[in-house]
Amino acid sequence: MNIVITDDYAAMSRAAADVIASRIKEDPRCVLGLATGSTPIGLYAELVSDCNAGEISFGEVSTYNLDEYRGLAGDHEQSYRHFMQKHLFDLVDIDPAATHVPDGANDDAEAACWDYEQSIFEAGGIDLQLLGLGHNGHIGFNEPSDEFPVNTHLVKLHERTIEANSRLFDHIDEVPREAYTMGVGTIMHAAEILVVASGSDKAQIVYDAFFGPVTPQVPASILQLHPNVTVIVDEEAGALCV
Ligand SMILES: N[C@@H]1[C@@H](O)[C@H](O)[C@@H](COP(=O)(O)O)O[C@@H]1O
Repeated sequence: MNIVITDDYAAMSRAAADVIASRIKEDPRCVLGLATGSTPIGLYAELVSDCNAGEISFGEVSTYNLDEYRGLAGDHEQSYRHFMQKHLFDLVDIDPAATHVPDGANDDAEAACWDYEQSIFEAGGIDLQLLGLGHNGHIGFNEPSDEFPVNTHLVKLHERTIEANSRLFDHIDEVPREAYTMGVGTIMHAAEILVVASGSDKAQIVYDAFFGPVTPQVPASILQLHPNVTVIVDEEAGALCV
């Protein structure tokens, strides 16, 4: 595992964008696993500017997002599909048909999750998976539990996650209680993983995830067992790692 501590959020975003941009340059047809949340917004902006500058093209890239709220259609402002359109897909030269987010509007959880897992498999798997970290160590929406869920599945969100994500909704009651998420197994099958974290409120979980015991109570801790992980954090999030 390679841990990079950068000066600030801007430097973290640039360093993470460099990892993704290099992958696209090496393999223009790569399959990227993408994440939502506040942390990757800066790195998506960097990728948009690289694309506009003609340095990279998403023309042959395909993408799979980690997760989506169950019950929100893609045109809902708080859906992760909408987030991705706004921060990346609508701003680069990607083929809309090559962008994938679990279908939150499909109420049939089994079908929605199976279709998603199957589609990743048919694409040949994920080459580079981007991850943020929840305060409780969740990756995607894999919440702390007694076991590591393997495949894409339906989850009930923990109260702390609902609270953290309520900042993006008008009222906490509007935050969906359930989501579809790639499983920990889906994530671990990616050839390469890139984790980003920023801010002092992430310092403890960065430490627990990468220096603590591997346990499903801290889902991100399993990344210690992956052969190709890069963690890029700013100074505040990396404060306990030095
Ligand atoms: N499902 C997403 C995660 O994929 C994300 O990593 C996490 C952290 O978000 P943030 O970057 O805003 O702290 O939030 C959400 O719960």
